[in-house]
Amino acid sequence: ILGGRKADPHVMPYMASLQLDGQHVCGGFLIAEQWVLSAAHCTEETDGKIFQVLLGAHSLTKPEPHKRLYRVRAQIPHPGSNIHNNKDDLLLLQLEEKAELNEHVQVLPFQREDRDVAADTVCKVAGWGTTSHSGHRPDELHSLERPVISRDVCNHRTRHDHTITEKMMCTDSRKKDTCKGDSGGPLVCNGVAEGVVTAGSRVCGNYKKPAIYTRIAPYVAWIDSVMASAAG
Ligand SMILES: CC(C)CC(=O)Nc1cccc(-c2cccc(CN)c2)c1
Repeated sequence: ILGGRKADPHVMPYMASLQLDGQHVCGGFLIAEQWVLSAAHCTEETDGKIFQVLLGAHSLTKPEPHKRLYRVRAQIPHPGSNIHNNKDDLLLLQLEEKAELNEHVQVLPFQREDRDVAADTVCKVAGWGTTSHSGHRPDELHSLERPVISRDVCNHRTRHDHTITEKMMCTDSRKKDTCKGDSGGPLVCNGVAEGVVTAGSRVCGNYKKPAIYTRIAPYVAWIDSVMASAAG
């Protein structure tokens, strides 16, 4: 997160850190007791290794009550996701067991109605992604509030030039933006997850490249069917 602030501890108890060999790779969030939603492109540099999911954390390294690392039983990328574009950039992770819910570990509801969030709506995004252009990786969760920008503005030829589909949304990226390692985290508007951070043009803090999110509502059927099929 560029230009954000250290989050107040445990005000986002749904946040997950997707880790490989104890290293934070991407964000994610708890959508059910045994399921985390993240971004498919987070598996790009993992050559088939399975993530572990850290829940209940504020600091990535310090011991904290309710902080717990979960093994993953299944990692299911959306069938339409690919490395060439940002389409269908979603990843479902089934935990080995149901997460123990408490004040520091909670499920975040996601939007089920497929209707665009109005432009200028201020939403919140959080993550352990880089906090500087030099690539500083924070130990503590950072958060940021950003206004939604319309798809028409985001699709302008000087911005993302008509690559933003109706299954994506954008927020302003001038100075304050998502960055490497924030992918997979939720964009929360009025207490509901509306989007999932995607890397897009993989630049950060440049107003000409607004932050892009995969909208969740268009994928409700897929999310529900995967969770139902693997249930039990
Ligand atoms: C395996 C993955 C971690 C590879 C990857 O995602 N790299 C990477 C590099 C630079 C910027 C970003 C990035 C992420 C989220 C939002 C944005 C744009 N605001 C950029 C992402």
